[in-house]
Amino acid sequence: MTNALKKRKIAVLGSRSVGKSSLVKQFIENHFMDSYYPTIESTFAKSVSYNGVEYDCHIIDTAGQDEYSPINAQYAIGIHGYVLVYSITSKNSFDMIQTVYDKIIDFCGLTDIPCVIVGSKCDLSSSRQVDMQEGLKLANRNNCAFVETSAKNDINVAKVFELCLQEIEKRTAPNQGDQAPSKGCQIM
Ligand SMILES: Nc1nc2c(ncn2[C@@H]2O[C@H](COP(=O)(O)OP(=O)(O)OP(=O)(O)O)[C@@H](O)[C@H]2O)c(=O)[nH]1
Repeated sequence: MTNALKKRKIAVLGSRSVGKSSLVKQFIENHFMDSYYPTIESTFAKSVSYNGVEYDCHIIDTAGQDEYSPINAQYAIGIHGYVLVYSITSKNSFDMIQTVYDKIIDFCGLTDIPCVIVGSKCDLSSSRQVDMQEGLKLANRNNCAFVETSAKNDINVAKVFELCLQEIEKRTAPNQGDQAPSKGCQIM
């Protein structure tokens, strides 16, 4: 397998201020900031070892979505996997996950996408609005992986991206090889 085939593009989506950038920054740079700067869009690269294989991961940190945000082709075409983030302190951000998921599915013309649903800010459990069971149920319903994280306390941050690679590899290996499906958005 050539290096080019091990490149994996992962898009991180979700409502505004749920902690997408903080999650990505903690993963890439190992630090956390309390201040908030809205993201327009940034891409980060990191080599990740999963199951004995080195993957060249390109992580796209996107601007916060609301129910009216269209799914940009950039977040659909050529993307291998998705990280959909809500905050456990915001029921609204949780409700947005199904909306964003359905928009991606619609845009890609697929019935299933490699995806991890993330309940962020789990250090703020005293302000919790979404039970872990609700998150798990949503993930199971959509055939996604699920994890709760804290970028602040570095809880389960690396796990998010391992789970995403797992979801991607589950759908590409072994009999399908590393080829893009004839229909849909996974362009290698
Ligand atoms: N307590 C706590 N606060 C967090 C955590 N993650 C992010 N925050 C805070 O939440 C706020 C928003 O975080 P960002 O990472 O900028 O959120 P975002 O989803 O990238 O925001 P947009 O760019 O607007 O989409 C910041 O003040 C962060 O410090 C966390 O795990 N725990």
